[in-house]
Amino acid sequence: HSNREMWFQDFLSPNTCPINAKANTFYGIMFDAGSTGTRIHIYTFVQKSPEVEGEIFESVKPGLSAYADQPEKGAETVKALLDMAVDAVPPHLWKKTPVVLKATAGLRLLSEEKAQALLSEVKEVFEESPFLVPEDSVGIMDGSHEGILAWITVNFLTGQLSGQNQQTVGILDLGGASTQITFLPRFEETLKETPEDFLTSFEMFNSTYKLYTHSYLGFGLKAARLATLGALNMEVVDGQMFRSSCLPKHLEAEWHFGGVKYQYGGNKEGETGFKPCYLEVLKVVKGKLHQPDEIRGSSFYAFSYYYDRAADTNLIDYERGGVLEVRNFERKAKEVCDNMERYNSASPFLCMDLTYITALLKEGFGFRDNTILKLTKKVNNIETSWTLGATFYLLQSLGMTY
Ligand SMILES: Nc1ncnc2c1ncn2[C@@H]1O[C@H](COP(=O)(O)OP(=O)(O)O)[C@@H](O)[C@H]1O
Ligand SMILES: [Ca+2]
Repeated sequence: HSNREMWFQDFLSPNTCPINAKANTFYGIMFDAGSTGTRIHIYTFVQKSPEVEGEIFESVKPGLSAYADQPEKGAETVKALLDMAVDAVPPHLWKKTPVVLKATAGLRLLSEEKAQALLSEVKEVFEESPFLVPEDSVGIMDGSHEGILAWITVNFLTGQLSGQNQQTVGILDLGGASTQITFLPRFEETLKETPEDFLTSFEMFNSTYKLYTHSYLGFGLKAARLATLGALNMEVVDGQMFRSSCLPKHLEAEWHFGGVKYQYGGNKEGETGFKPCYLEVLKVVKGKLHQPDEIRGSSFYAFSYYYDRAADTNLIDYERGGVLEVRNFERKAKEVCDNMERYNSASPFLCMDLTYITALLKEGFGFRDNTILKLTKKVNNIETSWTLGATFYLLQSLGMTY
């Protein structure tokens, strides 16, 4: 678009405004470049306060990191999603609508050079689009921000960040390559016992929150599979086989993650089932995570793979989510691992995944068997993702909200 065309669009805006778009409507576009997929969130806001009116969400698989050696092809997947935004946002608002992409653990695990090549191709796609491209619009997000922004999203959507009597909730996010825990400590003890780099002050909506947050790189569900198989951070030799008691006995297959091919299989001769599997998985988590006392008795919102695996095994409804106790994951892990032949229609990793989730919650974070987990994908029809918090942060930095 030439400047001239843009000028005309501005001039004509009252006429080109779609009937259902109110005069005080504005938009924000946030890309989540996750390790397993790339997602676009197109948010509509109605007031500067701000109030979220709606969201358009779409995603593609695999994630950008799978294009480590073809950065242009990776950027094309972003372009395809951005074209949706061109259709969704009224033309007269294009150049007032910021677009940002933040990558998470998948790109953190790539070499600096490969990650930068992908990001600069994406930046080009943004610059060729009609949208507002702020400084630092494309980059790798800090792990601590991932948790904080998801915490902002959930507590904003559940109404905890406005008014008095704020009773915020903690959040657990289990991605493909990393996992996050974030909560607002209530006890002085917690602040004293916590390493300084687990505490971050964050300003949002005219309040400052001192949050406990940490992102554990390599502890996402898929990275944990590799760790359990003993294949994480290994130079994989062609034909090398990784075996585990968490997999069906006679399984032999291959798997691509982060651009590497892995061959894996069951313990053909040895043991299989929950007990040996739990011992294997325990090696991955035991003693590796900080355990704040305070969380044992509180309830948490959990999403991403916590949600997916609970829904896969009918612990919760796929659409509506549900409320679980930590012990429900353990019970289901036992049921699946001790009857692996019966579950062979679903993912061969189901036993390993459920066992890892159980071990991560109990031995990793130190939750109790009866700690309550609320599993939700959406609140008020908006995705419970860090992307909404990130969009608020963006709008705030651009002076578009109060
Ligand atoms: N907006 C979303 N809606 C639903 N599920 C999501 C969304 N974003 C991420 N997920 C879930 O997150 C998990 C994958 O995490 P991902 O974001 O790809 O990895 P990482 O956070 O480690 O980079 C999957 O369970 C996927 O379904
Ligand atoms: Ca994620």
